[in-house]
Amino acid sequence: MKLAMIGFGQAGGKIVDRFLDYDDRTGSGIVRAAIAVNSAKADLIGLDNIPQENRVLIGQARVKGHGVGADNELGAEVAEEDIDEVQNAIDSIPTHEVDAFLIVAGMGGGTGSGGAPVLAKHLKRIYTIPVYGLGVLPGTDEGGIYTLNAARSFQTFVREVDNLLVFDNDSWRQTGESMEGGYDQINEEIVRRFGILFGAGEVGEGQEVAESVVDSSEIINTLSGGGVSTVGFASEDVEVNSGGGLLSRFTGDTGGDDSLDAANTTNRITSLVRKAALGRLTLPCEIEGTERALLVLSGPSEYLNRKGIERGRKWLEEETGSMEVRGGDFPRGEPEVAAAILLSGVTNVPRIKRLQQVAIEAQDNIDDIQQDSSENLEELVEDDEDELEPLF
Ligand SMILES: Nc1nc2c(ncn2[C@@H]2O[C@H](COP(=O)(O)OP(=O)(O)OP(=O)(O)O)[C@@H](O)[C@H]2O)c(=O)[nH]1
Repeated sequence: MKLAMIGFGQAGGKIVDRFLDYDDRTGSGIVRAAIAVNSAKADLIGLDNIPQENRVLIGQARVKGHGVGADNELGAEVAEEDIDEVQNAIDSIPTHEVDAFLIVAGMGGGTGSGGAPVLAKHLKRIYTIPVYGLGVLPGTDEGGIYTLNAARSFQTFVREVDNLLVFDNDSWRQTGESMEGGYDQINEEIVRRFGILFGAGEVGEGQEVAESVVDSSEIINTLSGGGVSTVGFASEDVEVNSGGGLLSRFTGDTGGDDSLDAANTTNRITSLVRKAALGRLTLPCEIEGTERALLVLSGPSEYLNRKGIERGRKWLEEETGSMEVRGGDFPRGEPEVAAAILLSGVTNVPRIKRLQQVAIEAQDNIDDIQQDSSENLEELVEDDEDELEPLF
């Protein structure tokens, strides 16, 4: 699947930058275009791979290149004011070669959290291809303002995009390690998981064609219907057998005891699928009740078989209760077999429930403050009237 990626804010820019690096390393070819948008000049300068001409500084008239300082309302305002600057950069993308937009942003800060939903709304008005979001939730130890920003922005972002893929920093923090120290690893985890999912079906020159291909339309269909998505992943190191290839998969010629090898391959796949779905998800949740799912099995072709994927798919249907579970393989020359599972339209997500609660409480507080201040105002007016009375 070919994506036009737009990294909004610092986290968004760094993750898109890392996707370009992943593309380079693996030859995946998923990033057709990469743009970074920020209100802080220093964050744009710090990027390594996104071309200079695709780095867009917004809000210069308001914040002079210094960022919006976690004020996501200001982030939304500067995005709206300078949306033409962002559009100019997007105009240079051959959008007819792109299957979807992916807007990546940290939900806890100001620029990305405020601006990403504004951009999503703008793109959906102009283009017919899907607009997806990849939203990063802040760690709960980052402080109230980050949680509040995320609570507010999350609701708007889900509404504006065709599907919101979520990564929760909080559940990926290494114990005893600061977030800053852990971002490198976290970002690698993000690009690996989403890279395999979006990379399935992108066959480069000289690469093998999958036995049961996952093409862009299957990814789009899994994401259609909106809502929130999470991704599970599990992998196992294997040896790459240079003698095995596409042919060996059809003939069953894997150089050893054929029936045993086929059974091993199937068992390895089914256990990887279970580990991926029941292990750490990008956004932890109950998988039961998931609306749609997509299973991608990647690895050297001699380690992939249709039977294993079929079994994995059936198991996922039972566990999620969904009748819409798609699956396929993604042959790659890497010395590992990996299962990546996209769970789309998840409903039972404790973290989101907590965020919604925060948003409701914040709204109640705002209402109380407004109520108080209007009562104060009335009292003031009354006081003023009392004071003014003797004059007339
Ligand atoms: N996964 C990941 N999360 C990050 C990274 N950098 C920052 N974050 C998260 O993103 C949130 C802050 O968003 P940023 O992107 O830094 O902020 P911004 O959008 O640039 O907004 P301002 O700095 O307020 O103008 C924090 O809550 C962090 O949890 C990163 O490299 N990777």
